[in-house]
Amino acid sequence: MTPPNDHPAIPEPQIGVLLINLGTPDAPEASAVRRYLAEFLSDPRVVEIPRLAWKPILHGIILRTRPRKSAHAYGQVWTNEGSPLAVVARRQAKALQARLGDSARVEYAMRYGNPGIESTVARLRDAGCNRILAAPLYPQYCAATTATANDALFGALARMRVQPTLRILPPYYDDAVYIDALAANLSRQLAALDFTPDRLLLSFHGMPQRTLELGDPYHCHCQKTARLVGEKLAVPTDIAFQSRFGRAKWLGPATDATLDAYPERGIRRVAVAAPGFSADCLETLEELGIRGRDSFLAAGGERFALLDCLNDSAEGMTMLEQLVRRELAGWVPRT
Ligand SMILES: C=CC1=C(C)c2cc3[nH]c(cc4nc(cc5[nH]c(cc1n2)c(C)c5CCC(=O)O)C(CCC(=O)O)=C4C)c(C)c3C=C
Ligand SMILES: [Fe+2]
Ligand SMILES: [Fe+2]
Repeated sequence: MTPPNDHPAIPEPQIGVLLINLGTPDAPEASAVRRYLAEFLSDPRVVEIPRLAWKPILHGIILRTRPRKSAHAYGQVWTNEGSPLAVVARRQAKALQARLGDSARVEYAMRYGNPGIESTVARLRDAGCNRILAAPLYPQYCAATTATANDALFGALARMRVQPTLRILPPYYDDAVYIDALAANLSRQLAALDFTPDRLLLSFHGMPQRTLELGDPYHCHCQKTARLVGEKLAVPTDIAFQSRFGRAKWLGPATDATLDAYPERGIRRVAVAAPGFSADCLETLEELGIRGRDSFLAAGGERFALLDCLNDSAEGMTMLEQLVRRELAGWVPRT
């Protein structure tokens, strides 16, 4: 059978770049935080406890108590433009769009909360993007972050008749482009301090020890990032893991215990950086910058500085542009 004359023309390749981050509440209020935490903590990739055991704990205890506490913490770091994570995500997308020009359309989406992955992919598709490069902005692979972002993306495509072609940016924990960006960015921030730190603590988000035993490469990825960046810095570095949640054993050493023990070991001037976070957020600004600082100083520390994440810094954006351009190289228009 011959196709009808009005058969649609096969479209030219058009590229969309989708930056994906974790997500954050819409407001620093208990109701918005509860909505966000309910979605986040219901994800079986994040809490790997059988649903039958976890649901009563989540709904009966955690979602009754934590939203108010977390809302207070969010309130301490909230900006006029919104949650720091959302503000940085918007800036990163805008800056990357400016760098890529007409060669691709850049959007960002959040795994939990807004803007969601499904609606953002639909927006790219409606704008004519039939090829999408997804970039989960987690340098170190973790099932609780990278895999679940990809699950949500694949789920969105599973509900489409005409799917875009997909490409995923791999984890970049040991990529020279990332290590060099971190080293340059941290060196610049260290040089601008009004004191010389005895130690730079590289703090990564933690996860349960059990996930490491189950084969998640996250711990090893963090160790390698820390070693590679440490080799390029003038200040001696340590690694630690933060943000422990629940009663299970998490990866160690813990950031809070490490900071508290420093002064009695003679380490009284510290700088802290969080190289696993592509954007400053509650975990860096409040947990490290407020609580970490307070307890380090209370334990006898003298000077404390929290260094910025790569965010939309020149080093961070050059890194993102290079990582993305490398992936897009196979997608340049046919001549
Ligand atoms: C329940 C267990 C959690 C695991 C496992 C986990 C892994 C994980 N998280 C990040 C990055 C971020 N987490 C953030 C906040 C946050 N994380 C958890 C719990 C787990 N994270 C909770 C309950 C929260 C919410 C805040 C709170 O109530 O304390 C954030 C910041 C979000 C923001 O709005 O600013 C980021 C980013 C990684 C990289 C990771 C795996 C290693
Ligand atoms: Fe987390
Ligand atoms: Fe390891």
